[in-house]
Amino acid sequence: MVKSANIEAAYRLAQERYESLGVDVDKVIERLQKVAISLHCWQGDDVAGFEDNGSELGSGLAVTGNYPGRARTADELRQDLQTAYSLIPGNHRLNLHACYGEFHGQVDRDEIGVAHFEGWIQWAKGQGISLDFNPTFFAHEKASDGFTLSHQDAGVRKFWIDHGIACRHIAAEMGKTQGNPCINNFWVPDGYKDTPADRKSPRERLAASLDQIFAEPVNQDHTLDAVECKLFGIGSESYVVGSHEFYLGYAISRQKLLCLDAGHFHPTEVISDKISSVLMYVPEVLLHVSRGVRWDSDHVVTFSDELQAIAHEIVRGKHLDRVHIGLDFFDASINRIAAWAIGTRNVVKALLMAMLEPTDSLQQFERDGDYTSRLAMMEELKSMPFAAVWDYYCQTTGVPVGAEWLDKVRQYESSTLSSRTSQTASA
Ligand SMILES: C[C@H](O)[C@H](O)[C@@H](O)C(=O)CO
Ligand SMILES: [Mn+2]
Repeated sequence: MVKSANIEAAYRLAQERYESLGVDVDKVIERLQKVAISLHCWQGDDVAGFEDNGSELGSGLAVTGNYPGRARTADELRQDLQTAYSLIPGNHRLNLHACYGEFHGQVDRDEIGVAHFEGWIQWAKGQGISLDFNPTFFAHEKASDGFTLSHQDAGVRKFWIDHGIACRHIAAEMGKTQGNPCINNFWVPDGYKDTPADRKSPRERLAASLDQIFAEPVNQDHTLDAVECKLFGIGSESYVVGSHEFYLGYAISRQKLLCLDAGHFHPTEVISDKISSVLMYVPEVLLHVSRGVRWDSDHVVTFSDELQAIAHEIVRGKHLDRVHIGLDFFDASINRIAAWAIGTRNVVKALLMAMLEPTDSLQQFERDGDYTSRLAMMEELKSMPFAAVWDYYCQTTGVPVGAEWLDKVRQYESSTLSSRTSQTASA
């Protein structure tokens, strides 16, 4: 265990270094504390959800690994989430998928309502956590041929439109209860494995279906609609109906939020460079911070160059009030609570690093055409003692410092997760 006085002493030295560059570290910490990251519920149970419809995950989503201790009920998932939140500095949000309702029997996707999420709403209220939401357009027999909102069959489209409408009502109620907008994100898996003969018609149908879902005006203080693009998925390698260009155009023309998932583009394409461009034309952006590795778009977020670039871009552009930061990864090969802790702590850490930057000075170098100083300072900043500020931030917010969080995960593993031996709990 690191001595608390040493953390404090290291912080004071770091503070002096940053203040010599004109950075007010106490103010940075105050600012960082206000940033809420939306943790995704689906890391806790391998995107299984709590329906009893017998459908496989599918739709291009795949979770690999069989680490013991997956949450099998809403209560278990909530308990795991509370453990994860206790390891992460700051107050964060929860991003729920529609298939995580508490249904108590068969309820089809077009029949879901607020009542099925009452348990989550009450729990969130008790924890002081705000909720975000997502319709679930996968893991269902009516999605098994790869198409939902852009399906050729009007009956199938209608079913999914009704699901989208139901989800908007649920999201609006969540936002009303919590007193801030619940971001409702639409990701639709539709696409073809092989080269389509008609790329146009499914896109026309998807736009028309979304228009029907969004036809009813909703109070934007309660919920905001977001749309998420994707380049390809397993089984939709050649064509995804909701491509980047499709949703960029859709979001601009309908003034919706655009969701940029870090794993949904070509491997050398980065979302950090897209934020300032799209914010010129869409009201707000939702990020799914993730990490693509070869075919997979959903590895646990590490402290990568791109994560740092995303954080710098948000902070340098003063975009924090227009960028909602969500996470999207799922790994069943490691402890699932550790996955949340690693990914979320990294995002907060990257934001701290970005906020500790003397951005005004860098931008002045740039305006002066002094690119030498700009590059020199950017490189020097990488070895400034931001880790001392991070440790102090963890200590003063009452969460474990350094790798101590891992001991807490191990304790929880032996006290709680190890008894989850069967696939289904008797809840
Ligand atoms: C489970 C989520 O809806 C999903 O990850 C989506 O956001 C996505 O990124 C699909 O590839
Ligand atoms: Mn995503």
